[in-house]
This record gives sequence, structure tokens and C-alpha cells, in this order.
Amino acid sequence: MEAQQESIAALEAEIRELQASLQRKKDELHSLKQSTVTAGKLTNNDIARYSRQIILPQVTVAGQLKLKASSVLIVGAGGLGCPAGLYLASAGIGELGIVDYDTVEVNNLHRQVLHSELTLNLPKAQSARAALQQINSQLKVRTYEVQLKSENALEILQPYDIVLDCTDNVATRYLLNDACVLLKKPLVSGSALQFEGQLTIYNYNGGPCYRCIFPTPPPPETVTNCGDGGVLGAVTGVIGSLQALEAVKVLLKLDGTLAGRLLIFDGTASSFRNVKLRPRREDCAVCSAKATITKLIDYEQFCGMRASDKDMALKVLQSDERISVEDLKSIRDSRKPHLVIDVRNPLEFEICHIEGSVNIPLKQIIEDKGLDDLKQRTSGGIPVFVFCRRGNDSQLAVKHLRKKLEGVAEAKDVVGGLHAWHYRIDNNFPIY
Ligand SMILES: Nc1ncnc2c1ncn2[C@@H]1O[C@H](COP(=O)(O)OP(=O)(O)OP(=O)(O)O)[C@@H](O)[C@H]1O
Ligand SMILES: [Zn+2]
Repeated sequence: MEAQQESIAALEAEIRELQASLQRKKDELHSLKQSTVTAGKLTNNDIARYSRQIILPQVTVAGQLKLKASSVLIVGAGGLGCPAGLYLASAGIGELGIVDYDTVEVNNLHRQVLHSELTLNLPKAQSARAALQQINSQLKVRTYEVQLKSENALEILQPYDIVLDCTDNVATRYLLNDACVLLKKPLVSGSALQFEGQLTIYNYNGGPCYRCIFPTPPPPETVTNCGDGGVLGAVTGVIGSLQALEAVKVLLKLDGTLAGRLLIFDGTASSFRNVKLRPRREDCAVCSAKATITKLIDYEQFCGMRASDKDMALKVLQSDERISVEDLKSIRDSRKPHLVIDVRNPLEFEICHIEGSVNIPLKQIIEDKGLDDLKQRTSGGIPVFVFCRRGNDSQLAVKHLRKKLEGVAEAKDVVGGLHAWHYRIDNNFPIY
């Protein structure tokens, strides 16, 4: 029995090796065909337009032809995808694919430089295509107004030479990694948050894949996105532009790419650092000979972010421990005594807050710091209503406050937070 299993495993390994070798031959054939099909076909316009890069010894006419025959898929037309798209379109890449399922919001405009006031509320993929074709009418752009998922990823990625991960969530990072490994495509992966950015190329030139570096996903509650943590537009501009640069280097087969290295940009100190990444993991779940992932999986579940799990984690309260914005509005209108606590950080509190509310950040509540006068302020059973931006942190805060104020006063979570207040009570109250 054991001997049989060993021969099955050996045969499977041999098949994988044969498949890899077949793919290498296919790639070789593809580039040979490309070089013959495109040889000597720069138009006068191309020469005039790209002359400043054609005269670079690393590019030359041959290189420009390679770029013209290349295709790049940009996943995410946000803070990173926009600058990356700009430079790829300008460089004379033949075809760009753009995947994004979102629409342009006003809070995108400080960094997502392909979108504008004219394209607010339009699908980002459409808005990006229009902007890119304005820059370069020769460029072919294919848009995919869908969420990239296991069901569609292989089909969408298949036609492209290289993929840019310009998204903002861990599940899509694993999905793109696995799809690129299965399809044998390089993945230029960028990220930016606050004043810092990072960049590398996975699955290229014998370098590691994303799973080699991060075999298991981080706990969902430790992940911060731009919406919560903030980001400076120029920082996404730096990283997105570098993603375009790395893609061009890969397409031109130049040395010195970031495969096997991670570039870290610190915008506060204006410094770049290079960190050597660990080599490919011999037992990597997707890129090694011992791979267990041979087709795409459920990435939201893998990353522990299934909507139901997330809801469970957040639903820490019973319904009588919460209040709707409408009911809170009636209490405020009737001028019954009450206390509104806002648990966002002080910088966010400064942006906007409900009149008369008191700012006690969630961290302080969890650590039970500076809450001493709260019992006094609520004595006689003055009810406490807790706000945050969208109604998640406030639930956690209420859980703690109810223990703290037990026997003194009742604390309730305001369902939906300040967003609900804006949409259902007062449109003039700002949201962000
Ligand atoms: N699986 C996916 N399929 C398609 N597009 C995706 C996927 N995951 C993320 N994106 C897109 O990637 C882009 C990332 O952009 P960015 O990081 O600037 O954040 P944002 O979602 O636009 O803004 P914010 O985080 O501030 O609300 C977004 O436009 C988002 O729609
Ligand atoms: Zn790997």
C-alpha cells in the first residue's frame, strides 16, 4: 500500500515536471514568434513618441517592439493601479487589462490619479480606460468590471504576460499569487499605507512566491486598510510607478528586478531599503514539488474573512444592547439626559463629531484608562450611547463599558455609527 502511494506521488511529481517543461517550451515558442512577428515594425509615430526611451541601451528598437507586443493585467484601479497604468500606457505597452469592481468615490481622488470629478460614480475600470486612452490612443485596453475570484481568475489572467497586484486585501493577494503560480506568470506586488510602501516581484526568476513568504494569512483584525489607517497620495504614486518600472524590466528581460527582494519605502524619512527575501520554500503549498494547492481555493475562508465569520466576530452584542440612529435622535430631541461617547481616535474626532459627544478612544476603553469619572457622569442611570465611524468598534467598546458601568448605567451601541447618522438622520453631517 505504502509502496503504491510512493509510486503515485513519484508519477505525479514527474507529470508536474513534464508540464513545467512543456510550459517552458511554449513560452520559448511564444517569445520566438513574438520576435519574428514584430521585428522591424515600429511606425514613424512610435519612433517619434518613444524616442527618449528607445535611445536607452536597455530598451532599443527591439525592446520597444517587445513592449508593443506585450500585455499587462492591472488588478485594482485604485491608489497603486492608477499610477502604474499611467506609466505603462505611456511606455507603449500593447495591451492593458484592468480589473476592478468598484466605482469612483470622492475620497479616491486624492490618490487615484486616473479618476476625476467627471468620472465620480462611474466604474473605476471604465474611468481608468478612458483616461489611459486619452494618453495613448494606440493602447488596447480591456476592462473587467468584476471582483476577481477563484471562479474567474484563471480565465482573466491567462492572456497576459505579467500581472500587477494593485489591490488592498489579503484574500486577493493569495488568490493572485496562486493563480500566477498555476499560470506561471510573474506577479508585481505593491502595497501602501500611511507614509510607507512596499514592493516586490513574486514567482519570477526562481524567486519565492507570496506563500513562500507568508504561508499563513495574518489574523483579520490585525489588517489595516487605507480607509481606516489613511494613506498619502504621493506614497501610492511612488509605489505604483515602481510597479510599472518593474513590469517594464520584466518585459524587457532586464536584470536587477526585485525578484527575491522586498523594497521598503519610508515617505517620512524619504528612504528606500532593500530586504532580501527568503528563498522559495521547499514545502510551499503552491509553488513547490510538494504543492497541495493545485487549483484555486476559497480565499475568503482561507483568510478567515467569510462574511458570516466576520459578522459573528462583530456581533458581540444582544439587540437590547444596541440602539438605532432614529431612536437616538428621538432621545436627543426630547432632551432626556444622556451621554454620547465617540470611540474613534482624536484625529478622526476632530474631523467631525456629534454635538456634545465625548471622545474616549477604543484603546483607552479596552485598557480601562481614564474612565474614572465615567461612573460619576452617569450616576443615577444616565444612559450612554456609543458611536464610531461605521458601528464596529463601538460594539467592542460597549462590551467593555457595560462591565465597567454595571449597576450604574447602561451603555448601548449606535447601530451603523456615524455613517448611519449621515444617511438616515442628517445628510449635512460629514462622512469619510
Ligand atoms: N478581488 C478584487 N477584484 C477586483 N478589484 C479589487 C479586488 N480587490 C480589490 N480591488 C480593487 O483594488 C482597488 C484598491 O484600491 P485602494 O487600495 O486605493 O483602495 P479603495 O478601495 O479604492 O479605497 P479605500 O480603501 O480608501 O476605501 C480598489 O479599487 C478595489 O475595488
Ligand atoms: Zn511558494
